[in-house]
Amino acid sequence: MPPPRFATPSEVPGLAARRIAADVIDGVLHKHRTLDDQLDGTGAHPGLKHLADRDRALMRRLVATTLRRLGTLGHVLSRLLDRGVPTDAPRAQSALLIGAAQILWMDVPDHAAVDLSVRLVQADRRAAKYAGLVNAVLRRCAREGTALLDDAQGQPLDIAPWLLKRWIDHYGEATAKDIAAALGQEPSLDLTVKSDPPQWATRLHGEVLPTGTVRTLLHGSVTVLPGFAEGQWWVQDAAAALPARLLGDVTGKTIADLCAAPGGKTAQLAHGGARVTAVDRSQARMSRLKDNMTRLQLVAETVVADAAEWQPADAGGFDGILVDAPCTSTGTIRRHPDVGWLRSEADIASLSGLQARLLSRAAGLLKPGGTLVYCTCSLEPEEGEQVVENVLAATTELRRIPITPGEVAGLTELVTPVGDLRTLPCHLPHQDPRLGGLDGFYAARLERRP
Ligand SMILES: C[S@@+](CC[C@H](N)C(=O)[O-])C[C@H]1O[C@@H](n2cnc3c(N)ncnc32)[C@H](O)[C@@H]1O
Repeated sequence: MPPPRFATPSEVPGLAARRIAADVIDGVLHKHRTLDDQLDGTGAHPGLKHLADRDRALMRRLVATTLRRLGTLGHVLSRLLDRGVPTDAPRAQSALLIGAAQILWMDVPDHAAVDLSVRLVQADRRAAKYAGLVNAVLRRCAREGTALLDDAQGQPLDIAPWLLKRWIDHYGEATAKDIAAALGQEPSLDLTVKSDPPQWATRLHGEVLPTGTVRTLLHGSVTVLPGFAEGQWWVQDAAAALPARLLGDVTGKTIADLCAAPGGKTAQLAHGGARVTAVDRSQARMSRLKDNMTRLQLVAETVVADAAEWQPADAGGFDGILVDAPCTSTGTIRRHPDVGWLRSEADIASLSGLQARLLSRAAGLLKPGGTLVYCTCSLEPEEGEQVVENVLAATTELRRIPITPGEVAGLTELVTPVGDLRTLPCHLPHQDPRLGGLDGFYAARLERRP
């Protein structure tokens, strides 16, 4: 039997993590594959299962740091390469990127970063001829990189230009720059806890945010942290925890959670005492929702269906509905740094059509007097404010119930003049920037007229 290709016992320590990181970066940059697709589920990189937890965490940081700083890395490397990044060997490009990312931002000795990148190109048929170049460029990066970074200081190079332009147009130049700066930060680990946030903050070396989320800087596998196996908390960005709460006290109410998987909001609603029906189109993602609910010892009915067509058995209507619509996810770039490089303007138009259909369908499933919360994790108004305005303009059956700052821990900056929720990555600043920020979310609360 041939030896496995990944992490052979005699391999140089840390090389397998770099090789997989380079494969994943090639996947994003050249095959248009998302990180979620390459790191989880059936499409996951086959080498991942051979990596020890520590190496898996290192691989994730390599990938995330490289993609989060891709524009700056391009700027630095362009200054160090007379003829640009080689275009005939993707592995030369990814080896240069992860080598420079380690030198500039990670706690890896420069000589190790250079050596491992050189080994990566030597092992690749097409890239091997660039071993000398990679060696020379990364050594120069170690010597001159800090000065080159100073050069790029203050320029929002790490946001795809089409997105930055949109944010400047919509939020203004200053806020767009603040968003870009916040997205450059490695995100904290945010947890929604079932009870006693201060106790969990202490145990997990974190703090309790004004909204009740426990925020910590712990890294690595969450499965080994206290409380995970006991189902005492789940991972959920502090902004993502807000929309479900806008349904108010859900005790004993029937709530449909449309587009529910992997179930962060389903868990909140079930924990709040609702009788939840969770609907999602993806069988694989619904399996994750079920696993999560089992771990959390919470109960929800699950339905795999297209929520834009779904017809529940009971036609009486729901007391409440949450629509967490699929979107471009541009508000989550801190956590999904591939998004800005993979998405395009065309995605916004096609998703906003689906979002409108989902919202209209949801409105028809609501009891008179029932409450509907529509949300997306996009910063693009076409996927948030405009979807809701269009639906409100098209029907007299729905009306907006404005959200008050008191419902979001008194954070007035999160509430728009018409009473919708709009969180930005630069919100909730902290003196330690690693503990600040929120995912960008939009939510509106509507009522079906009694
Ligand atoms: C933003 S994610 C939902 C996150 C989830 N609400 C949570 O809090 O964990 C969007 C989900 O919508 C699902 N989806 C996309 N189109 C759908 C459709 N037409 N009907 C039902 N679910 C859909 C996707 O499979 C994905 O799981």
